[in-house]
Amino acid sequence: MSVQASVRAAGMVIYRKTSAGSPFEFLLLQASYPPYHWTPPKGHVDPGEDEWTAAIRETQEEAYITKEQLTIHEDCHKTLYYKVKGKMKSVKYWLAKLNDPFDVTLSDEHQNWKWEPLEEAVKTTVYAEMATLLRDFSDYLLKKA
Ligand SMILES: Nc1ncnc2c1ncn2[C@H]1C[C@H](O)[C@@H](COP(=O)(O)OP(=O)(O)OP(=O)(O)O)O1
Ligand SMILES: [Mg+2]
Repeated sequence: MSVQASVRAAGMVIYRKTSAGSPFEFLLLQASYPPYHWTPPKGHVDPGEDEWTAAIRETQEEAYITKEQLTIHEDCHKTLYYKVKGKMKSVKYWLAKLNDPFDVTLSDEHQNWKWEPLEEAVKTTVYAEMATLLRDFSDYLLKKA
């Protein structure tokens, strides 16, 4: 879609490899304000900034995970579109692997975090478009494996 949304945001769908059960888990952060929703780390693109730079910056600001700790799958990305307070918002997410175990630290914007396998993450994130994104990213990883 080539729609220019009036609010642009970007982030990283971060996963880690797990030893048992599901092959990987996704990192979700819970907003510290209503509706206390869960999303991967992401946030608004600053004026003059591009989505890629914003996704990396927001991941560092919200989860204290730096670009150096990640292997970003540059070719695996998807943009969600949804309305917030009547304005169309776009959020471009890339898929990124957390290279080594790391304790997430949160900013004031979030009150909790968790790592969840696909089906749990789909339930936690609630929104249908996010479910499709997580399934697509998961398929990408399974094909790569
Ligand atoms: N994928 C989605 N589809 C529809 N609505 C969503 C989706 N994700 C979040 N929302 C809702 C939850 C909130 O009521 C509202 C704004 O949430 P969100 O886009 O996460 O922005 P935010 O202002 O909380 O954070 P940020 O600054 O990180 O963009 O939209
Ligand atoms: Mg944010």
